[in-house]
Amino acid sequence: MKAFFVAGTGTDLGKTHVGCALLEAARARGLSADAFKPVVSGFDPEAPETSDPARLAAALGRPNAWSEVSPRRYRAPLAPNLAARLEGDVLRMDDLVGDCRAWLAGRNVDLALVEGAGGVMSPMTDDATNLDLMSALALPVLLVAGSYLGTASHLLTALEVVRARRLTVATIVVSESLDAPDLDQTVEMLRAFERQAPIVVAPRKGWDASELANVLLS
Ligand SMILES: Nc1ncnc2c1ncn2[C@@H]1O[C@H](COP(=O)(O)OP(=O)(O)OP(=O)(O)O)[C@@H](O)[C@H]1O
Ligand SMILES: C[C@H](N)[C@H](N)CCCCCC(=O)O
Ligand SMILES: [Mg+2]
Repeated sequence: MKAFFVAGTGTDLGKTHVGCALLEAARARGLSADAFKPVVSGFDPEAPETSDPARLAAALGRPNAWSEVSPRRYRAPLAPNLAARLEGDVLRMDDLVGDCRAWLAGRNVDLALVEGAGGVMSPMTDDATNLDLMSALALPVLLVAGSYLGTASHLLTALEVVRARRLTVATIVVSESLDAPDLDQTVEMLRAFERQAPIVVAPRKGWDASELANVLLS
């Protein structure tokens, strides 16, 4: 089994988009796959279909499996700890780590993805961030960045802190943002500063994850 933690340099940049495309590409080449998002905020129980867990479940070919993909679901579109508090819950990192470790131990698939919530240093609990969860799991990281003006600092900062925890960045995906500068020019700039991990580019139109699957799965 190949397992990756799908992290972002921020929120709303393409973690789920890229994760779903990778799951579909893996399945298209006959591989088995599964996905887990330990906590989701901004989840509308009356309209689950647009949520991260529903999108991941659909990419797995199991559209009704969203509650298994994300067992902890909160309504408010806020950091998970804040969204949970509004519903009377207190999230604890030990519990989130335990959920992920149990889920990983129970997987018998070729590809397993764990998606965080927000960006690398986004809080997941009142005293711990995505990075703390990533450190505990020690999975290779699939790091998703946008292509907006400012992404270079966000990406290079994320790379610094992830590597400072001795985590491996398996691949970086630059997922094209809306209203962003020229994509090729942005990626060329990023490649001048990041020489270790491969950088895969995900344009908004006509992208499938076959190149990403080749990099990660072959
Ligand atoms: N390369 C892309 N092409 C087309 N749409 C994209 C691309 N990247 C992101 N999007 C769109 O941008 C929106 C945000 O992406 P996504 O939901 O994957 O973000 P996220 O990083 O998973 O956010 P969160 O932190 O909430 O989990 C979605 O509507 C997604 O479809
Ligand atoms: C609701 C949103 N789409 C994400 N799921 C949560 C983003 C939390 C961001 C916290 C922060 O970094 O300020
Ligand atoms: Mg997401």
